[in-house]
Amino acid sequence: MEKFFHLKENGTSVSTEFMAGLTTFFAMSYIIIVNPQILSQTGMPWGGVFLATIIASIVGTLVMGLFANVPYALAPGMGLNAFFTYTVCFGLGFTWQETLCMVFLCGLINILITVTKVRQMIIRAIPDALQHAIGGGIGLFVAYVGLLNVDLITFTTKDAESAGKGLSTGATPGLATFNSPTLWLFLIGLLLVIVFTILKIKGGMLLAIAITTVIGIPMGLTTMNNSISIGDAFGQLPQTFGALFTGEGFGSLFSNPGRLPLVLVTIFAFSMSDVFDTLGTFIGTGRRTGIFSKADEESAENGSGFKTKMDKALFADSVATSIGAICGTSNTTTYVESSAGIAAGGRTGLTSVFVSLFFALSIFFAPVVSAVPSAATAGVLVIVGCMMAASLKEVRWDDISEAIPAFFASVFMAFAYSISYGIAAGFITYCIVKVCRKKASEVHPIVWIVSALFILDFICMAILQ
Ligand SMILES: Nc1nc2[nH]cnc2c(=O)[nH]1
Repeated sequence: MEKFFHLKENGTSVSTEFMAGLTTFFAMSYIIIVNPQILSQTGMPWGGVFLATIIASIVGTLVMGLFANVPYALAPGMGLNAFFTYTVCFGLGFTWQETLCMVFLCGLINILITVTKVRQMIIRAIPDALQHAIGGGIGLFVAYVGLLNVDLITFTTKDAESAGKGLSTGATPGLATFNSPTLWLFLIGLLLVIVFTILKIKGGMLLAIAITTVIGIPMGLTTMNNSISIGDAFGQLPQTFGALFTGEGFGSLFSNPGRLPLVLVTIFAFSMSDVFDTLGTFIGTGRRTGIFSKADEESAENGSGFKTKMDKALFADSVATSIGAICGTSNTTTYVESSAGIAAGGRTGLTSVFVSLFFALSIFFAPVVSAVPSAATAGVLVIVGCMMAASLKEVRWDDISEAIPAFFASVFMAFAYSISYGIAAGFITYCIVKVCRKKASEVHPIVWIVSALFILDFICMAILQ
């Protein structure tokens, strides 16, 4: 064990790595409840997604620990599972099987760009401020999903008459009135998550979900009506496992040539979000703790192949997405919550191996986990989103030429309820700002190309609809 993980060299021990693994697992274990809740809204079987989430997390985290020897854990990401459900399936009208195909292709693209120079080119092309804004914007998006899941933000439809008087059509957003049990339960859960997070209680997120779920029993919100057994979950796995290779998956996705541009743009949006989320997580959490050295970061930008821990970690992350898609889940990514285990002393891949072990044990809790109401998990979304928003601090908001593209790539991402359109708006406004400042030559050709592709996409959609 010592030889494989270099524990002494990294100033750690088996017991420290065990505690770090437990800490990270408890910090992120809510995903085995929340991910099936979000993805099953598309019609995916709850039990199938539950097991796919666990399998993808086990495999991805094991690859990270054993191949890269760094203490990071992976699971399906909260930003991209929301993008999968609300934008791609509900908004763009793709089926979940087709969307899984796009996630799988995104994983393959990420592997390709990780082993070739393209990844380095993309990293160099996108200015730092935009990279941080995209990472932070995904956090705002996740928090917003949490608020909408319990209808804390309501949309009151205007009547046609007031619309005719110059007011915009559509609906007015506003705060809900606190007269529903779902909102009360959400507020209790939110309060618990805030208190436990601030007091740094180990496993606080999971504990808050558990307590809120129990409180939901007398309120009639936690019922076993929809809960499923371990046997049922395994019975549903064949419906999601490999679904992307069926006629409803690849067969259907490429059957309509007219939809090809939309498919390509969507895969592109998945890839962009995934790539920058991961880089932001590694750079944001690894630099301060010394897990990745300066040489690692430079190698990620300039080198090729798998010379450093960062290269290997990026490879592990990209492999996990395709494996997860085959199992039946949205993009598997490196979790910001790994920073909880790193703070508890985790320094090597042994921490990740322990996290995988705990994920494997969680399979036996399927019946309880499936009874958890969404009001008990929405508070976690809000606070995880808040944690992910930390990278916004890297943006120089007092420099308006940096603030405008960063605003569109982050805050607008949540307003538009779309990660990809946030990225698009960030890129396009960045080009505009640079042209106005007569610094167009500073814009990398990749940024011009991506911006042009997004504009083309908007024009296509406007003509099609
Ligand atoms: N980096 C990262 N961490 C997460 N934690 C929960 N969801 C996510 C995500 O999408 N990305």
